[in-house]
This record gives sequence, C-alpha cells and structure tokens, in this order.
Amino acid sequence: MNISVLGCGRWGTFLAWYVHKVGHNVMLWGRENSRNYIGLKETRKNDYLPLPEDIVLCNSLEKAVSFAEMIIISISAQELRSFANQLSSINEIDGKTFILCMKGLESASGKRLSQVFGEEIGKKINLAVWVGPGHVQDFVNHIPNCMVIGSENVDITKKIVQEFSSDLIRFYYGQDLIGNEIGAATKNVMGIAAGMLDGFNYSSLKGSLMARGTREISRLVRAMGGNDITIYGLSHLGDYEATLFSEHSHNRKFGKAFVEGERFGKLAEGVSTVRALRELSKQYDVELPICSAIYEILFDDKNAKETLEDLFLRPVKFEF
Ligand SMILES: NC(=O)c1ccc[n+]([C@@H]2O[C@H](COP(=O)([O-])OP(=O)(O)OC[C@H]3O[C@@H](n4cnc5c(N)ncnc54)[C@H](O)[C@@H]3O)[C@@H](O)[C@H]2O)c1
Ligand SMILES: O=P(O)(O)OC[C@H](O)CO
Repeated sequence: MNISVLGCGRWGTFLAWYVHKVGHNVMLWGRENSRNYIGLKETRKNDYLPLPEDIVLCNSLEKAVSFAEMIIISISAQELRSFANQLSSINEIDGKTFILCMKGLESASGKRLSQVFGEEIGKKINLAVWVGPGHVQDFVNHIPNCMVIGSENVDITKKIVQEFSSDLIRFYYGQDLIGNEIGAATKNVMGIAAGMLDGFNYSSLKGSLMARGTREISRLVRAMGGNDITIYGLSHLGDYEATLFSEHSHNRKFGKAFVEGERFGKLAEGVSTVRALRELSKQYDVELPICSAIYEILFDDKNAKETLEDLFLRPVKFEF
C-alpha cells in the first residue's frame, strides 16, 4: 500500500521508517524550510536513524496526499488546526484514511485532536489515532512494544492494525476514542511531574504518581463520556514507563530541567496539554490536583517544591 507520513520530526521520521519496514511504499513529507526536512534531504539520516533510500522525501503536500491511501500525521499538536485547514483545500483528501500519531489537546479549547482535525477538514474522510508507548531509540534497536489504534469505525481500526502489525509493534484495537486521546495527551503531564520529582531527588514518589495520576485522569475521562478503564490501558498507564521513567522522554526531561533552572529546547507536549486540562477541569467540573499543581508551577510562577509538597497537605480522602 502507498502511505504518506506528514511531519518529519523525531516521531514522523520513525513512522516512515517503520511502515516502510513492514512492507509499504512510503513518502515522507516535510516543510521545505524545516530544519528536519533539510537535514534529511542532505544526509538521509537524523539523530535517531538512517532513512532507507526508497522512502521518497517530498515537500509538496498535494503530492504527498495524492500518493497515498493512508496518511499518517505527526506534527506538534498545537499546529494541527492550521495544518488541517491547509489540508482541507486539497480535493484528493476525500475518502482517504488519516491517522493522527500525536499526543496533545488544543490548549485554548481543551479539544481532542480528532475533534480539531474533523472540524477543519469538513470532507468525508476516515480518521484514527495511533498512540501508546514507544521511543525511536528502542524500536531501532529491535526492542518491541505494544500500541493502540482507535477510531469511531471498528472496520477502519482493524484495517489499519492489519496493515501495520509486525513483530516490532503489537497493536490492540482501541475501544474508546475519548479515553485514548485524553490518556495519550495527559501521560505527558505526568511525565513532566515525574521529571520534577527526579529533579528534587523524589523519584521514589513516582509509584504514587502512577496511582494517583491514573485515578485523576480516569475521573476526567468518565466525566467526558469515555470509559475510565481506558486510562489503565496502553494509551496512558501503559505509556508511563516510556515517559515517567525513560531516559528518552522529552516530557520527563523538560520537568527535570525546569526545576533545575535549565532550558529544555525540544517539544514537550505536556506543557500545552496542562493548559488544556485547566479548561477541561472547569468545563467538566472535575478536580485535577496533580495537573493543577503542574499548571501553577509552569504558568503561575509558583515554587515547584512547595507546590508539589502541598499536594500532601490536602484533606485525607478515600482512595477510590
Ligand atoms: N510513542 C508515540 O506515539 C510518540 C513518540 C514520540 C512522539 N510522539 C508524538 O508525536 C508528535 C511529534 O513529536 P516529535 O517528537 O516528532 O516532535 P518534533 O519536534 O521532533 O517534530 C515535529 C515536526 O512537526 C513539524 N511541524 C511543526 N509545525 C508544523 C506545521 N504547522 N506544519 C507542518 N509541520 C509542522 C516540525 O517541522 C517538526 O518536523 C507529538 O505529538 C508527540 O507527542 C508520539
Ligand atoms: O519523549 P516524550 O515524553 O514526548 O514521549 C514520547 C512517547 O510519547 C513515549 O511513548
């Protein structure tokens, strides 16, 4: 099958490498002036992998869309609305299958990425998300993992899983798009919290963070109409190792650098997601103590150590 991957950053380039490895014809699109695109064009490699010769690199969106039956998108979440708007003017998108491989929420509205995409596209397309644990550094070293693909159409979910399954990634069929998208986005906020704990030498608290983080997000998912058990699946709890503990996690590294007064320059999606969660907490009247603490530290200039320690001073309550 012909597959295009739109976005040639860390994850997009891996996805092109992966779908090529499982036997598809692949076109990888990037913006003409982007550093990632220029680097790949010049060297056919990035910091993580060499790009196989028969993956076609291209900077024409029209060409990438018309080439493929299935189109994977992996860019920064806050750019998705304007990017989808750009895509909507391409007639050939009609009837194609789009797969969002990104973890975030629109920061101003709290909307899920499938909602944002659907609102802008305005044409008949199939839409799915592909989330769950996985770092490029592990996959290229042949370390397998499990991931989840979900959509509102189980036939589409099954078709994508069939095309992309391999001994490197075992997929599960997602059953709850709300839970999968909220779960994938919010694990990044827990990753930032974990990095802060690491920075304060409180790493032993990460078990408690896993228990209370999942509980907090499961309440939100239930209020939004999703299934709270989804949060204990691959899109959220299943992604904690790769985010709360991994040396490769950008979100964890961002949190650690933040409390150490250093700058972390790579994309850490949890920063924008925590703004979205403030909005969702109000909209759905759900208390999100850990996410609120991270928001206050990042955006209200609250002292990080005191704010995290204050979480311990809240009234005692039942665990579930
Ligand atoms: N296991 C996983 O599912 C997994 C792993 C890593 C990353 N991700 C997700 O993938 C997404 C991308 O992360 P990344 O680490 O590759 O980030 P990155 O910064 O390496 O890449 C982002 C890419 O988006 C491009 N981009 C930004 N704005 C754009 C626009 N308006 N139009 C077109 N392209 C634009 C940039 O040029 C860049 O190449 C994030 O949402 C991240 O959470 C998922
Ligand atoms: O490096 P991070 O924190 O963006 O995490 C990457 C993936 O989402 C881990 O599954």
